[in-house]
Amino acid sequence: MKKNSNFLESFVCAFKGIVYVFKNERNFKFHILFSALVLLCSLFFKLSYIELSVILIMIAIVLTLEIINTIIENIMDFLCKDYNVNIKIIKDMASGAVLVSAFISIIVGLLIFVPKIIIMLGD
Ligand SMILES: Nc1ncnc2c1ncn2[C@@H]1O[C@H](COP(=O)(O)OP(=O)(O)OP(=O)(O)O)[C@@H](O)[C@H]1O
Repeated sequence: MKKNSNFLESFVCAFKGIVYVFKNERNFKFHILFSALVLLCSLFFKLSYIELSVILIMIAIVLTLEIINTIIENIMDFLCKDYNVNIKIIKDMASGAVLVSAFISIIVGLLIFVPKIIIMLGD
């Protein structure tokens, strides 16, 4: 078995893993695009360090879960290419984890941005 010989090699392999998810998972592209938009809005509304930190944590959770979801899908496809009820429920649960984090992120985003939008419109 090949092992990474140094930190740089580990970093390059990890980065290739992220690029693989980006190229192969439509939802990951969407999450990246949406995250970039949210970060632009964060700059526009001059969020506090605490608010920005909360946004960054939510982005990290959603992107990480999307990567883990892709890992689980790939392992399942590697184990069995045919239709299988157990694989269906495993893949559905992995997607469900992404959905939960995305849904909570939207609520967090609304809690942070809506009051600022209301103040801006009131000025
Ligand atoms: N081998 C299988 N057996 C049974 N159901 C499957 C199988 N492969 C996929 N499915 C079903 O199809 C759905 C989509 O699976 P797929 O591997 O195509 O992921 P995807 O299209 O990238 O989905 P996601 O949007 O969750 O990332 C799964 O959630 C599951 O319900």
